Amino acid sequence: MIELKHLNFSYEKNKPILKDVSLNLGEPGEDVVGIIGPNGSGKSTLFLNLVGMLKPTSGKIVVDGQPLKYHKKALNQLRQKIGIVFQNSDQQIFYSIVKDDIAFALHNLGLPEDEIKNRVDRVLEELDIVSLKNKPIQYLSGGQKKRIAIAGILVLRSEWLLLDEPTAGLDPDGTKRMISLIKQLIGRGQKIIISSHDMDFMYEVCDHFYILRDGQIVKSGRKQDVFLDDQLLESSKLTQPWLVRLHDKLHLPLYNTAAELFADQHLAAEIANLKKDKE
Ligand SMILES: Nc1ncnc2c1ncn2[C@@H]1O[C@H](COP(=O)(O)OP(=O)(O)OP(=O)(O)O)[C@@H](O)[C@H]1O
Repeated sequence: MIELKHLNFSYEKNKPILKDVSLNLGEPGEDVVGIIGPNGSGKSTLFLNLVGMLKPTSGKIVVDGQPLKYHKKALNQLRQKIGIVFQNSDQQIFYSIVKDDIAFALHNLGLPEDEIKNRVDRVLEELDIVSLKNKPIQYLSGGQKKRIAIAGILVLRSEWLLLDEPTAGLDPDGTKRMISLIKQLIGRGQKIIISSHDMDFMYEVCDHFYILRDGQIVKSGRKQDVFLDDQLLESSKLTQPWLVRLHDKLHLPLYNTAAELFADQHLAAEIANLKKDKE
């Protein structure tokens, strides 16, 4: 469990960026937590506080009952518990060849060579990027680089995975692949925290949400708690996901995923009847 208690953070004096943020991550049934908020609301700053790269100006972070400590050894231990994938993949790519880059953090931990090789091979398979193993990273696409950055964190097998804007710069197919990757990770028990303002993506993959506006949590809850309040979303410069709009404006059931909507036989039959009546 990760607890944030009255956390405040400023980069510069008298310019608070995070304001009295309190939240609990890792409650039962909340395996994928979404932090949603517009540009500049403080999502990345929150993530950097969570992994100890920034230190709260006041308040504290408690991980599994222990307040976060900031000396080197404690931070190294934290990195094995909470892994972060940055918005910009280039920020965490250190080697020129894919397999070397993915192994980077494992070498730092001093793991035996055969263990490193096994973990790298396994993650390459899991992410469906075996064909990229010996490729130079500079020739990869943005979406492929993102997968390499994720692979370099997944090999650490950390309990928590923080994904900062994982769909930024991805085309629709890349976003679809990211959704299935996240679902695959959830399926094997990975706890994930995602930050984004891509509402359709977040609606599809997360099961608990926090809305961050101007550095403050203005709402939290499950899908139906946060997305039905159109006014709150608008004032937070966010839009309703399209599945919620269908529910809100056309009074269709609130589907969790597009797949659920298209599999609804009852709805399909009703639409077919409407069509028949019209003809
Ligand atoms: N190193 C820094 N020094 C000073 N101010 C910063 C620094 N990094 C971010 N900020 C400011 O902190 C605020 C929050 O930025 P942050 O990147 O956390 O927001 P965000 O919600 O992740 O935005 P985005 O969706 O655009 O990635 C912004 O006003 C930003 O200008």
